[in-house]
Amino acid sequence: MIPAIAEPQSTPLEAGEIYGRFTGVRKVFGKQEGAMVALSDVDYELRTGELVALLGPSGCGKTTLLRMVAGLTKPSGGSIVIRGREVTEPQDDFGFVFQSPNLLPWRTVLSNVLFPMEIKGRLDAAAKVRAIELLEHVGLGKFLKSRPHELSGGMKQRVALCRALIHSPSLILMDEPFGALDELTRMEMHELLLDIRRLTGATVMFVTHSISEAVYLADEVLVFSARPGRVSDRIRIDLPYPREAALRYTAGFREYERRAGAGLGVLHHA
Ligand SMILES: Nc1ncnc2c1ncn2[C@@H]1O[C@H](COP(=O)(O)OP(=O)(O)OP(=O)(O)O)[C@@H](O)[C@H]1O
Repeated sequence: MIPAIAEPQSTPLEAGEIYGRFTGVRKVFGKQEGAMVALSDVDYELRTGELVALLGPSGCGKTTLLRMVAGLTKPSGGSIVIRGREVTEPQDDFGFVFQSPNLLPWRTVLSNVLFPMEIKGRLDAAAKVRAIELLEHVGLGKFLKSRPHELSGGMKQRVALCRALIHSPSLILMDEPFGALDELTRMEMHELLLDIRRLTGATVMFVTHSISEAVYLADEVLVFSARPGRVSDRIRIDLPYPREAALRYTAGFREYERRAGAGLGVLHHA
């Protein structure tokens, strides 16, 4: 049986095609003398099915960029085109995962995952089947009726991931989703995310402060400079998938980490 997790997206996309195009994207908060440039001159082509990591110091505009992709806030200049259409209003075809799982404490695990379908008026038998299969896939099949307070941090974040995937979005936006987890749980979540990406073919934009997390997960790492955020380096990670934990200790991996670290300015030049 094909697991529901791999349910096709509403309009199939060809891997490698342009999924999103960012042209001169700029974001300014405030007006006149109080204006603050959060993000400037972002030009990028996001390819279908790729995982791009946005790596940069605090306050460089990474979250703001995700919010603009989702249509939750508008660029002050430039444009973001997703699947051929300029983003001018809130989008539907994405799942968002935040650092905090933000589960509703009075609801069970299953009904937390189904919550977006309830909001969309699409809570039917197929949605329930999909939610259960997603939860089984992430190892929570025995916790469908549990409440969030009965789960560990990693388990809660698995629920949040299932909730983001419940409507089969073609794009997953992740804002430091594993930032609050311990190292071992975080590594498990990396495997889970890569597995889900492989099964769904979803495109992923992943915000992180962690150099090694960015290199391990991504097809491409965009390194941002401090505010105003600009893309200071773009690093193609030519390491094959599936990636395995041992990869983290190879010379090739370390060299990518070194380059990303240099882009962030954390290495002192001799
Ligand atoms: N709604 C807003 N109004 C005013 N300023 C904002 C708003 N949202 C974000 N900012 C400012 O824009 C800048 C970029 O914020 P953003 O949250 O995008 O950065 P970030 O790179 O995601 O940071 P972090 O890694 O700490 O989460 C910050 O200086 C922030 O204070």
